[in-house]
Amino acid sequence: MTTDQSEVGYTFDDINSIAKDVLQKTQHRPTIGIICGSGLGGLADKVDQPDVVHYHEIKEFPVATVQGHEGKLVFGKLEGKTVVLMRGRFHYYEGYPMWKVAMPVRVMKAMGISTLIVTNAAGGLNPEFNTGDLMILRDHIDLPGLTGECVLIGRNDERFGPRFPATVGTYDDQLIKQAKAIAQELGYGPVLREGVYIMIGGPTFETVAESRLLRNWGADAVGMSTVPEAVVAKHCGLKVFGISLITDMCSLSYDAVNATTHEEVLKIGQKRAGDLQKLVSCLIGKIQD
Ligand SMILES: O=P(O)(O)O[C@@H]1C[C@H](O)[C@@H](CO)O1
Ligand code: HPA
Repeated sequence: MTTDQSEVGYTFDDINSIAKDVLQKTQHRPTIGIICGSGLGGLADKVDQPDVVHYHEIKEFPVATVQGHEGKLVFGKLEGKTVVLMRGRFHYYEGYPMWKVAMPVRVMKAMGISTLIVTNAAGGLNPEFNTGDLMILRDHIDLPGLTGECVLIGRNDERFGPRFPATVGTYDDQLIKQAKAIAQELGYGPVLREGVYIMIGGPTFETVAESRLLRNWGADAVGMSTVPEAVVAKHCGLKVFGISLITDMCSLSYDAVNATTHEEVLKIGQKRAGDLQKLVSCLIGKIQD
């Protein structure tokens, strides 16, 4: 582990050693990784033959501090595929540096995954959206990255990926197409959306003026996660699929102010998580290893 700012992060050897240690605690060898958003960890309960590894059992793993994020890895079978779920993710606003927020993605890659599915709770900015909608991520805006907090800042080890990675095509076209078809089959057409997710640092929710700004920048939904994980995943060659549960609508007008709370986010999560889980499970069933 290094402390010099020019070399921040875990080395390639650190990551491989963490992955090796974790794999000793499970019989499973996952090919698909899933990061569960706030209140969306229930998918882990659907896993067959589960092996649970708590984050505190893993050396160098951060601690999940946010309500709705339990802090454990769940290995097992879903729809016949071997998966690892992160039931609890790390957020920048918890005080972790970006590279630490996304470090589990590199660990999952070192454990053998080739596809990463990321879910999150997000606020709707597109006025055509409704609370409870499911939005497939077509693209993202890395607001922290644009302002100098890109997750890949620091010395680059080419064994992880290139120094200047392309981010076009981060979200896999084929997975998007498959997810849309599944959503139609499941009858989710009326609540299914596709759009652009923007990450803010948090933990404050947006002001009305900020929501207007983010909307004008082309974002359909706003959240406080996902982007560093997706950037690191693309950097190391993983296929990525992202989906947001719209848990609240951001206020674009001072006449109709909705003061979002985390409790509200979790409540909508509880109500709608089942549909999101069903969609993600069916998608997992279609992924070619
Ligand atoms: O982990 P996610 O992105 O689902 O969590 C969202 C963003 C904040 O962490 C929290 C706000 O309620 O939910
Ligand atoms: O409105 C929101 N803003 C940012 N993050 C969020 N996560 C859930 N809802 C929101």
